[in-house]
Amino acid sequence: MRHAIYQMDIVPGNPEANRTKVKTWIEQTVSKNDIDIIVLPEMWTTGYTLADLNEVADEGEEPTCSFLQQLARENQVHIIAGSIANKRNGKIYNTAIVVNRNGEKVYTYDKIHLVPMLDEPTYLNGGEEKVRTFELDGIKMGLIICYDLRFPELTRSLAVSGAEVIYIVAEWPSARKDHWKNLQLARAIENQCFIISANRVGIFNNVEFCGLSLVINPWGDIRTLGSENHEETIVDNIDLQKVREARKNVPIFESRVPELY
Ligand SMILES: O=C(O)CCC(=O)C(=O)O
Repeated sequence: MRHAIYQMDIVPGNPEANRTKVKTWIEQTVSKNDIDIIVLPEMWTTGYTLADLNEVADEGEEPTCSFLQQLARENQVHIIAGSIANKRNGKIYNTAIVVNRNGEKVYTYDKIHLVPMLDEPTYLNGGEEKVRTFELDGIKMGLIICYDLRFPELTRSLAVSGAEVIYIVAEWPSARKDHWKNLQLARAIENQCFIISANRVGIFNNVEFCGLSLVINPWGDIRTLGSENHEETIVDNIDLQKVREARKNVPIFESRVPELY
């Protein structure tokens, strides 16, 4: 499964400019690299322009979802479309979208854990639905958003439900870049799955975002690591057999005793 991660810098509060950027990048990247799955970062249509979200957020995932569906069909590629600011019934959510190469929306997820350090709870609503997996090409996958990474129960629940790949889409600040890397290593090792992350770069509101997008295998080895602070395309071809090997060598899912903790 050949992935391309867009370690993107985001134009603040300008969805049209960011959609154009993503379209150009996908068209160039897919044709050059024979890609199966594209991965985009968190809130890539607007960035963290929280006070303006009422004006620039999508409504019921539109127009971004239709844009992604067409792009997926035209380029014959699955898109883990990061997340977008998304209005529903007068509330704004941080919503992740996944579309398959036929242009079908296969998954949406509202970020459950909102970040107090970025004032997210003042402007956004947290997701209320129980997390679940989705499938692309018959492989079970999970997706979490940024701060969700700090809650191991969430990732574990996806792995117990069969996820072999877990995506993390993020706007993670440089100030806590060691946490970003180490928490992902822990999530990969403890759940024996691939962790694939897309983090933005650039500076907004005096906050610098660290890039360092990652592909980690189920043994906890870093396969690829994005640069710090630079816009970049990260390409990696993962072998799902590695999940089965890790789970056979150290059978933690058989050893768990969840009723005792
Ligand atoms: O947990 C952190 O340190 C960063 C989280 C974050 O920036 C986010 O969820 O957008």
